[in-house]
Amino acid sequence: MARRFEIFYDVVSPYSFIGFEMACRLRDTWKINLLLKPFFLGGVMKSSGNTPPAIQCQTKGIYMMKDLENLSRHYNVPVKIDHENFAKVAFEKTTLKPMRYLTAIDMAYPQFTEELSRQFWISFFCKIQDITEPDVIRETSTRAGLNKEQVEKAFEDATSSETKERLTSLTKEAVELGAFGAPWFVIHGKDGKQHTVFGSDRWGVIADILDEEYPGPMRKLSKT
Ligand SMILES: N[C@@H](CCC(=O)N[C@@H](CS)C(=O)NCC(=O)O)C(=O)O
Repeated sequence: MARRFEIFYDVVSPYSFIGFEMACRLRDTWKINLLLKPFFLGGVMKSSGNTPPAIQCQTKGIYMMKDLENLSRHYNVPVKIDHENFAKVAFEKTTLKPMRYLTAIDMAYPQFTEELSRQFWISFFCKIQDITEPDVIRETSTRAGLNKEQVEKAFEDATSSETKERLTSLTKEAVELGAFGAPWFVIHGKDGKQHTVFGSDRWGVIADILDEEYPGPMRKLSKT
């Protein structure tokens, strides 16, 4: 049976985009049962008492821009940060709306969770769009293959208590597992134990946990 391999992520997080794409690329190679767990990073930061590094330390923020440029090239995952749009979405508006919408889709049409997540990141980090805006969410959903009826249902579902509770519950689940940031991986290792890993840059360590070989960044881009 394929080993459970969970990724907790928020579409606000560029490092999660890289971690998500890598996990998708490695899914067949490592024969893992990849479980996508969209959570709310703002809630994780608050509960764990963490502060976004770029806010905590300006020098770190400047470094992260260069780091993401290098990682984007290394993994061939298209990440471009526009400071103004990023600050507006991440810190002023937050990704609560898009994450509730993604959760609603995950509950009603889970077959679209993967592609919708990817398309949210593309809207945010390639097209430099405000992913909290309904029209952007509609356009992003269309690119992910959702039809009008599914989209309108998800907008409605996104405000329901079931959807809100589900997002809160996945966020809590991650916090209880020790999460303080994203991406957050929960891996069922070769030793039969559960391991947690933070970050999109720990593939050698994850390979050891699974007792597999890390094949490198496998730069082929997933469907975009
Ligand atoms: N080295 C990690 C960094 C990941 C990272 O900085 N993630 C951000 C969200 S985009 C975060 O959760 N930061 C919290 C922290 O660094 O404490 C990687 O390459 O993935």
